[in-house]
Amino acid sequence: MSFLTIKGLGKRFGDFVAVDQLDLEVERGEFVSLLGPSGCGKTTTLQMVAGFIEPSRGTVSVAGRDITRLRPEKRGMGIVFQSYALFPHMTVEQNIAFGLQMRGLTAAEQRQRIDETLALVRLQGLQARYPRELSGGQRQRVAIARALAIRPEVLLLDEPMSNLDAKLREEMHIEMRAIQRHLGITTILVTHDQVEAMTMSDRIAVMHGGRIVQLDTPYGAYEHPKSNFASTFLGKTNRLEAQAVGSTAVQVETVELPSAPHALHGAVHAYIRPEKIRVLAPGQGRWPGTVKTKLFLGSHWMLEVETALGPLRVSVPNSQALAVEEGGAVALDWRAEDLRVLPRTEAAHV
Ligand SMILES: Nc1ncnc2c1ncn2[C@@H]1O[C@H](COP(=O)(O)OP(=O)(O)OP(=O)(O)O)[C@@H](O)[C@H]1O
Repeated sequence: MSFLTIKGLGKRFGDFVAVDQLDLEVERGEFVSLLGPSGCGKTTTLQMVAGFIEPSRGTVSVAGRDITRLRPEKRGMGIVFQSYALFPHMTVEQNIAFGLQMRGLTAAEQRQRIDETLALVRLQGLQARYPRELSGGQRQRVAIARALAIRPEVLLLDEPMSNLDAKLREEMHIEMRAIQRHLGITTILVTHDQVEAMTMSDRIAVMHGGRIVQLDTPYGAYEHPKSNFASTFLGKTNRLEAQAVGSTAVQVETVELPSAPHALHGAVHAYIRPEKIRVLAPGQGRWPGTVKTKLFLGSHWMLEVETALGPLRVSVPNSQALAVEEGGAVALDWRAEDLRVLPRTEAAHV
C-alpha cells in the first residue's frame, strides 16, 4: 500500500474547478513532483495535502490514516514555501528551534537536532545570523532546515528554488535530492520548472487543467509523453501535422514517414525531439534542408533547418564537429522509433 494516498481530491472556488478528481499514490521515501504551467492546480493540491485548503471532495491519507480533516499542525508535515516564510526577528537557530519547541523537545534534544540539521544543510557557523544577514541560497537552506528539523514523515516543497539564480538552483537540486534520499523522506514538490522536476523526482505527475495527465518516471514522461500537452510541455519538440498510415507510419503532406508503432487513424500529430535528429552532409540523409539559423548555446548548437516537412529544430552536442553555417545545405535523418505519434485532438482538459 502506498504511504501517501490522494483519492478523488477536488477543489472548487465558486463555479471554478481548480483541482478536478485527483488521484495520486506516493510510496514511502519517494520523491514525486507536481509539474505543470501556472494555474493548473499544483499549489491548491499541495495546500490540501498540507491542510491549509479544505478540499471540496476526496481524501488524503498517510500510512493508511485519513487526515483530510486534520489541522495542518497535527499532520507532522514539513513545508517549504517559495517565499521561505522565515521569521525575520529570529536568528537562524531560533527559526529552526521554533517547531521543536512547539513539539515539546527538551533544550538538550533541541540543541542536538539543530546541530544535526545545520550540518545536513551545510549552515554550520551561521546559527546566530538573522535572515536579512543571509544570501538567498542560505535563506532557502534555513527554510529547508526548519522543515526537516521536526523530522516530518512528509516533506512538501512549493517552488522552493524559484528565487535562486540558475547556477545555485542547479546545485540545490542535487543537494536537496541527496538530503531527501539520505533521510528517506516522502516528498512532494510543486514546480513549473521541468528541469527541476526531472533532476529531483522519482516520478513526475504532469498536471493540466486541475488533473494529472501523466504520472511517470522523468525518463518515461520525456521519452513517452502520452498527450500533446505533455509532449510540448516537457522539453522541446518538433510537431508535424500528419495522417496515420497503417501502424508504423504517418504521412506529412505527400511524404510518408516510418514512425514508432501506433494504433491511430486519421489526423495525428507526429513529434520528433531536436536531439534525436542527426545532421549529415547533403545526400547522406533522407531529408535535404537549408540551415536558416545556427545558435551556439554552450553545451549544444541549436539549428533551424528548412525542409520539405517544414522548419525543424535540431540540437547538436558541442562535442560533435558541426561544419555547416547559416544558409548551408545539410541532410537530416532520424530513427523511425523516435518519431512519436499522438492523436491530434485530446479531451478538452488535456
Ligand atoms: N482562493 C482562490 N479563489 C479563487 N480561485 C483560486 C483561489 N486559489 C486559486 N485559485 C485558482 O485556481 C487555479 C489553480 O491555482 P493554483 O495556485 O493551484 O495553480 P498553480 O498550478 O499552483 O499555479 P502557479 O504555478 O501560478 O502557482 C488558478 O486558476 C487560480 O486562479
